[in-house]
Amino acid sequence: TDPVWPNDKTDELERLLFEQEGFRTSEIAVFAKGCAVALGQPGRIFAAEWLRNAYHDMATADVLAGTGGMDASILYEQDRDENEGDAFLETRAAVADFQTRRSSMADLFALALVFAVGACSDGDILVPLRGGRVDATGPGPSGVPQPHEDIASHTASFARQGFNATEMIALVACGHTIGGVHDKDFPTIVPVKNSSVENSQFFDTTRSHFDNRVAIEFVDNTTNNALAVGANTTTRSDQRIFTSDGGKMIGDMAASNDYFTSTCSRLLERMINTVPRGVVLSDVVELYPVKPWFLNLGVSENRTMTLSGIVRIADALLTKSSQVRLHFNPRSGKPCSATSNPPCAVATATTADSMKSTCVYTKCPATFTYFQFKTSVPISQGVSSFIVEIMDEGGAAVTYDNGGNGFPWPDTLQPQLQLSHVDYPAHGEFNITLHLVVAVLNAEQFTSGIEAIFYEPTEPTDPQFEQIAHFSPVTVPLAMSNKLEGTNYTFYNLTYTRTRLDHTHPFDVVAKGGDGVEVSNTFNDWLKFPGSPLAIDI
Ligand code: HEM
Repeated sequence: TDPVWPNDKTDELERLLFEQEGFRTSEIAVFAKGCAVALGQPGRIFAAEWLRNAYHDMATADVLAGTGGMDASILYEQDRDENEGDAFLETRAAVADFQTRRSSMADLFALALVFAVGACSDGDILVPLRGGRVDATGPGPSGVPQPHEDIASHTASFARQGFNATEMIALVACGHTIGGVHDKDFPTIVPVKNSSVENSQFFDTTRSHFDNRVAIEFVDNTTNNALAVGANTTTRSDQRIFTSDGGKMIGDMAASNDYFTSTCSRLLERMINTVPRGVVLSDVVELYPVKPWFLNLGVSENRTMTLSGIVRIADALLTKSSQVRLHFNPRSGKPCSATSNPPCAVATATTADSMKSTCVYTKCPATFTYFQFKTSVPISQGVSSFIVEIMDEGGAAVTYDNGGNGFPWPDTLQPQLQLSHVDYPAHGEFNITLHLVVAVLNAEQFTSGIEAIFYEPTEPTDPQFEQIAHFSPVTVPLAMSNKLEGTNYTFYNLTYTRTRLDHTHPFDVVAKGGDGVEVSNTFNDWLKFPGSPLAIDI
């Protein structure tokens, strides 16, 4: 069954994971596309850096103690010998703009691993992603394995991370199937060839393919893997690890690419799901075939409300000439039909050539088309939810009702985009000011007031630690401004100034009354507001 929308824990990750390239997407995965070497840096593969980053973040886990794991603490551990190289800050640079309290840095590191393995296997391996990782607030203990250590030390360190001796062999092979060892970072393993470019001695002959060549070439003795056959015997850790069970596991991996990929998929999933005790991961992020976006409800003087927004539809549900219509259920909650009284509101949604997104793998789990809609309904009728109908050229229609109850769109507490705006700073200034207007239905029930909760990155106490934002809530009450004549809506407003342009992440509006009455609405992005560079005018 399809997931039911919305889901605060996974919706943001769902967007980042499946909408990779195209209409208003993050474009993070584009850096990993084709598992290619970086332009002008023939030794650097972003996907390989993202995979190594995830391992180094996880590798200090102590599963018995319940500490460490995927928690982005790697960003506080840059000064350690065990974290030589640029991979970690490079990974951060690729994802940091998308850190919100619904997509932690550690979640984004897991996402980057999923992209890396997906891109390097061209969509063959889609490691299941969960959300909910919690970012560390400082460095953890050290303990990332290093090439000069002996096999006993490596075995003990993987055991601490939760992987037995056989899994250690497999996991190292899964890591060392893309990328290689950089001469500038490990000159004692790979002699420096040319200091002006990023050079690597690659682990196998298919440096940009997540495949079992690393195992095949090791087994048949043709490998050029510097950690297996490098001139420096002390740092031949792959050699010691791959032969530690007499060569059985690496032999099995060499014998079957299917076995290699299924083993890696399973172990890498476990690797990114290794989190400190007490951290609860979400369910696996599943794709919504139909997903609302940018919903905007504006109430107006003439006693109507305008409903506008976007629905993202998986192309698998569409034909070239599909018609998309939305049917809005009234505030009373009664499902609407052609014979409803009042008649149900229907909007035809339209699309444009530019309103498409895809993923960077050829074997893409889904591509999407975005449809926008705009209609109005009497305020007295209101809205509570909607269903989406897709009709093909023959007139056959399929409806999508979000698991039965429609896509919820309660009209009690709604930011008013048409009355709100954002002032961006003039050149050389920093303040960004939000002028927010919220329409509240039957406001008298909310005797304890209405407030907005913003989440601001706390200033780092130590500049070395500014790598990860930690969000703290800032609560701002809204002031009543006026009633909308002839309706039960009242406008509330606030003005809120912040000094940072980054992290324009979700904020909540909450209304509270007696008897536990509480309504809240998460407003997803400042960037939707008129005046902001990305506002959509539907
Ligand atoms: C005993 C365990 C391990 C040791 C000693 C080790 C050591 C190394 C070293 C020295 C490099 C070269 C890094 C550079 O030059 O930037 C490297 C690269 C890499 N390692 Fe490991 N590694 C181990 C396990 C793993 C595991 C378990 C994974 C992932 C599952 C992994 C993933 C990678 C990747 C993807 C690269 C290539 C990075 C690039 O090309 O930028 N490694 N490893």
